[in-house]
Amino acid sequence: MGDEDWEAEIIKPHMSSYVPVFEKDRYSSGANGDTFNRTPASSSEMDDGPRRDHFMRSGFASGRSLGNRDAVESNKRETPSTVGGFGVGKGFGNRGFLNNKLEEGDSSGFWRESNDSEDNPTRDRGFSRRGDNEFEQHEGTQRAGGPFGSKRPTLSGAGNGDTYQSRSGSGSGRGGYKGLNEEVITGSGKNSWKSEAEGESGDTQGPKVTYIPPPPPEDEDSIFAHYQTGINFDKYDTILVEVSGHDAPPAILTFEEANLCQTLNNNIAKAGYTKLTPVQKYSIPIILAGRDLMACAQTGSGKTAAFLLPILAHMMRDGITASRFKELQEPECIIVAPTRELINQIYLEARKFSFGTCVRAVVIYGGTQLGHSIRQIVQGCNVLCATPGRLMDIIGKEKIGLKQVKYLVLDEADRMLDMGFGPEMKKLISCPGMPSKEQRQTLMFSATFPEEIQRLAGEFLKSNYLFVAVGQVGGACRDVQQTILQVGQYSKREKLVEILRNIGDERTMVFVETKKKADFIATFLCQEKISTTSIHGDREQREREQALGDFRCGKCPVLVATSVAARGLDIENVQHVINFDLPSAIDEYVHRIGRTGRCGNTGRAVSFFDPESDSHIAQPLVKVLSDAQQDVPAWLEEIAFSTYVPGFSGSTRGNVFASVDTRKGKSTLNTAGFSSSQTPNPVDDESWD
Ligand SMILES: Nc1ncnc2c1ncn2[C@@H]1O[C@H](COP(=O)(O)OP(=O)(O)OP(=O)(O)O)[C@@H](O)[C@H]1O
Repeated sequence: MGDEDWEAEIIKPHMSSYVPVFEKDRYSSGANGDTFNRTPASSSEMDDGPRRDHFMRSGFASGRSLGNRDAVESNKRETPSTVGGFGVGKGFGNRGFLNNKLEEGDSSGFWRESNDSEDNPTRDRGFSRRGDNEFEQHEGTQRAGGPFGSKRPTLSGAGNGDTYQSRSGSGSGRGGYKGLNEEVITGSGKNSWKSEAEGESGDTQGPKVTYIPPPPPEDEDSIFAHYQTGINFDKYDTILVEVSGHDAPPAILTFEEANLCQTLNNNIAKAGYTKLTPVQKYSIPIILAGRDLMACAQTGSGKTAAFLLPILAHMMRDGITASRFKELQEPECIIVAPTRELINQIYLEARKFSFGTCVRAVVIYGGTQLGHSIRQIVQGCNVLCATPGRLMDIIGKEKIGLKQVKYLVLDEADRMLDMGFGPEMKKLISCPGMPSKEQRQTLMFSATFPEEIQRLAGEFLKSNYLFVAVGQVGGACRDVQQTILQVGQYSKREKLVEILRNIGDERTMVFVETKKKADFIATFLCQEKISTTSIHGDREQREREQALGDFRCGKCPVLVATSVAARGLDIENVQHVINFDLPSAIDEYVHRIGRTGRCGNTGRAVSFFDPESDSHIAQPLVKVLSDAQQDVPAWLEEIAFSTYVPGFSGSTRGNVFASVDTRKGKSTLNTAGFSSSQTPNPVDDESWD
């Protein structure tokens, strides 16, 4: 069902409506925040026919666990129509909604067609204004409710990128708040980098984002806290590594060979690193030699340190001066990543490795108060870790100058260059002051690098860049035991509960395809007395961080997530990943299951394959499974065979991996075990605009 269909359907009379419980704080009123409010626009959606019967009609049982701040903030955004109430509950991500009642009926849980997917590049990612510019939305602007009365207002970028729109009613203004992995979402490209940011600063409407993330702990023990490498860590040494490009420096075998300064070596030791991972062995000398790099290595194999350590080493070698308070900061290094949580994690790694040096790392990301980001920056900034949207805003506000940038890092680079973030990245490298690719060092890292993305990357990298492939490009981590179960959509919930009950308290991430479904499944699991929280792009940043915190510390051993949590997150002891829904693209699958089995530890991934909706992924799935030496169910092979397209070159992102550096001219395309050859096309510049 298309987006428009969805909008049309939800305004049918008598439609039942599930409103995520944790949305309450944005819509409640009254001193204790006990009342759930929403706009008239959404109050008529009471019955959407049999497929949505499972949604709650009102029934928000609890509001008690919301903190005062939630209530205060929500009061600012009061809307007129009260349609439900909150009672008392506990257990939903520590936010107190366990007693919500899900109506029984259709046991499926969800409809596949719901297009609030966070992984829909053409709709969700491509052309909407990102939500991380909320700081400019005017406080108190009435929310238009949206189809579920719980949607954020969106900033549409289709026009000038600055228009405030709600999601209610007509279906206009869809797409927006956040895309696949959050931050982005660019405008149509009509605005210049600067005017766009300026426009946001003054012209948009909507509630102001006031969230200031708590500062991370400052004590040394916390800074260097780490988990143990697993039993398979040493097996990394057996993975084949291929380096392509001219004059690659030889790999190093030990940290000592890297010849880093003493402070860095001390920090490496305190972090518990004694041995290099393969991607580190190859990338560190390449970066130290000043070369541009595209590196592809399996999830959880230490890519972050692979770029941070040599960059910091260079900074130290160059005798970087301590960054002081200044209105305009000029960082030497900019690191971008697609999600807020991931960039925060990278920042913590940067802070760890630069401990005791004069290098100051700063993190800025959307969903937090802009003033807070600015305050962090003006205090001094050598290494700026940022999500793309917030970065462009800050540049637009002239708090960051780019002249001194020597290192530009794109983590999850394939994601950063695809149609969601690519235009933003292109704007970044064309910003006034940004050194040309000849003058800066550009580094790209990911576990997956679809061929077309590799070609796009050429625009960012010097022509003599080196390509490091550790194992199979785009391959899944072999330390993850993968199981594919054929489960129809109507049986998924039951199966999920069965599996989670067997798992017990072991930390588990459950991936679903849509934000609404994340809410729904999380609430359902809480009802089943399985302590669960959720993370997705419609949750407030504070809620997202709380959810992640609750999951990390084990308070909620189950985290239901959309693809926003698929990439990069390094959480100790995640033993299971369950794909309640398979993603539409195989690279997303690889990243999702990579949340377990990290750093030599073992993990398990179970995926529900619904032949009705997942056949398109059968081919690449068979390929990923067999490459990782996993059992491939006969039924899956049959589906893959029956859907096999000879010579399919993969017009859909993620259906194809390039197994090698695409500059080799003839690249092997892996389409679910069926290979074909194709000469790379030239980069199509138009596709960026
Ligand atoms: N040489 C090392 N020795 C011990 N632990 C390491 C080493 N390198 C990295 N680690 C740890 O391994 C974990 C995974 O590293 P990291 O998050 O950088 O993986 P990644 O390759 O970026 O994964 P992803 O593809 O999911 O983003 C982290 O906890 C990190 O601290």
